[in-house]
Amino acid sequence: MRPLFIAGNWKMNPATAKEAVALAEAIKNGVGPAADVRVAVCPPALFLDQVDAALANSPIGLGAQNMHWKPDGAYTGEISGAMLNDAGCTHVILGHSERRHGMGETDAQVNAKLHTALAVGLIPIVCIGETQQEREGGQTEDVVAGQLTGSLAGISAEQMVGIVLAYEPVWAIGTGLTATPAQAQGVHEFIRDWLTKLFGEATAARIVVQYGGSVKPDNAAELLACPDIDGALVGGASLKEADFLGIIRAAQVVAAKSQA
Ligand SMILES: O=C(CO)COP(=O)(O)O
Repeated sequence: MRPLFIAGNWKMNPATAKEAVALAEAIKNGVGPAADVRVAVCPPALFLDQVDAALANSPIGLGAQNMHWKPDGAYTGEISGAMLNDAGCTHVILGHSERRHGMGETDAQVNAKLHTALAVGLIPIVCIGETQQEREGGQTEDVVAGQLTGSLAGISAEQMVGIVLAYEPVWAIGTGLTATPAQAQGVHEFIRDWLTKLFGEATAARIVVQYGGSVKPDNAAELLACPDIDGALVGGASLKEADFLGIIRAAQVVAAKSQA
């Protein structure tokens, strides 16, 4: 049984450390001491240290939104895995579409970052997903398979179990357009089949694959109830404590039902 995993990607928000700490504290208080689903928040790098302190003694993981693949050196403006470890990170988002499409990040770079993240003990959340044009052109499966092949090159079955994938159709990010549960489940099933072919059924059955793209409290339950959707990577709604906690509650209900 795969545990549901809800992560909040705060992107370039909020503007101040004070607001970031207040949001983290509100989420920590709302989640309580023992979350029955996995939860993580991914604030901007500058606030990681303070959010880590705010999350002390809570089960909530702390994720960065990006990292460099080199351990150190002359890479102006970049942040290393060791720095993320030192700031208290447990997770790191890699290959988000806003980096792939906005910053020209390639599968090869995502792959290099993935190997480095694993080497320093961070849990990577590797994002994949097609654009609207690619979906309309009937290329969704080819695009997703290409991103999986490139981003996961050289990864063993044993390593794969410790990697989280996030399927985020680019056309559903920040647009208010959500993939229907059937559309999302269709691609998640394709991803599970791809993982099965590459890593075997037992390994594929253990890999957590989140969905991302306009997940809100009112659509979370039906998305999370799909058999191959194992959580959510939440953008906009993770900045409002009530919405993020609402999504976590929806996950708790789905998890309780599946255990009954
Ligand atoms: O990009 C996302 C999470 O990484 C999704 O963002 P929204 O939830 O704002 O659509």
